[in-house]
Amino acid sequence: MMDRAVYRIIDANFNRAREALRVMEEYCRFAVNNGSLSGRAKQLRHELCAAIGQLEQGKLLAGRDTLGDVGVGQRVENQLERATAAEAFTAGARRLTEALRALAEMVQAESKPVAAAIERLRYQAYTLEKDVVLFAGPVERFNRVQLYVIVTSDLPAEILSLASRCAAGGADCIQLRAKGMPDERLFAVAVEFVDICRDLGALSIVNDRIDIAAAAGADGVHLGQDDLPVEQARRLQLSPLIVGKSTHNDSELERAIGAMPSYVSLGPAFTTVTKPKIEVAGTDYIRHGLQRLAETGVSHVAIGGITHENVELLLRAGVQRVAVCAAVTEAPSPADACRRIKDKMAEFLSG
Ligand SMILES: Cc1ncc(COP(=O)(O)OP(=O)(O)O)c(N)n1
Ligand SMILES: Cc1nc(C(=O)O)sc1CCOP(=O)(O)O
Ligand SMILES: [Mg+2]
Repeated sequence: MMDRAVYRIIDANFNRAREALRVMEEYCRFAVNNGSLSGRAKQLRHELCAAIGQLEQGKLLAGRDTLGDVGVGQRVENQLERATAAEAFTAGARRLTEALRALAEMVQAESKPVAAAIERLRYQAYTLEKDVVLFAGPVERFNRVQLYVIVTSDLPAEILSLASRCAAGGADCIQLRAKGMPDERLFAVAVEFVDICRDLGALSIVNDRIDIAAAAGADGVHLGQDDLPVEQARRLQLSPLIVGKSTHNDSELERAIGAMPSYVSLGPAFTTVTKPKIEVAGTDYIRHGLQRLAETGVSHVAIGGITHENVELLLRAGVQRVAVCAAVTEAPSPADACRRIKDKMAEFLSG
């Protein structure tokens, strides 16, 4: 009799875990658009089926008694009321780990190797949930950006004044790029910069320095080819951060995609006065980059020599976000310069 009850519990939790994994896989595939994360959910589902397949299938089915299940029809408040796909994913992940725990305990008496395999799957499920949440949340926030302004200066007052004026002009995201400031001063400026951006509704990104970004409470960090790798930066974050990565050619792009940043910058699109020595990658690289990124869920921003006069060329190539430095920060009115670019983008995207 006990044996039957155990198999009944195993059957119910196997179905629960499989169904939860399907929800997680669909979220990764259709909401996050990331093949590698959806592939991991699929792999977990296959491994779970293989582990349970080692038990006697006849006993599992014989144990099933849905009509006699006293739990059928019992609903707790909010069950099945998910406002977003992300909430459905999180609820699925919770159901999955609970079901795997119940499975591992019940299978123990029948087969120790199967119980051990299920325990391994439970730990993989925790890691998958973490990787999905840390990737998808920041990407979703960054995807709302259209105009990303890079404030390049080592003068604290100038940085803060430019950040306010650009945010007032409609910049959705602002980067603090101070290449020659001592750490103590950089941290103090970063704290004020983050406050200004938050008050005016813009995302705050710190260039190069994950430590300063995390300590100042910024929304993200931008990393170049010579900066800390994306994987290492993620390990140092204190809360989910937007992590950007520069790319200038196909091989940098492939490596960047492997590390799953929140966005990659594609550039330089045109000749840039801010980095006069860098080789122009051109609009063909940007077009190719956009195609390649489409199946990864990684967001993008085009960069390099962008002005209100050439932005339409990029929009025609499919660009949805642009990063601009000199055309805004060197303009007589940075706020007006932001508005001009935003208006061009709005005009194109609505037409
Ligand atoms: C949005 C964005 N894209 C590219 C860069 C350049 O980063 P990197 O190559 O590390 O060069 P520096 O800006 O650090 O000199 C960026 N900062 N922002
Ligand atoms: C800082 C930077 N990085 C680039 C890259 O392609 O990695 S282009 C660039 C300069 C962007 O400034 P502007 O809008 O003045 O051209
Ligand atoms: Mg850098």
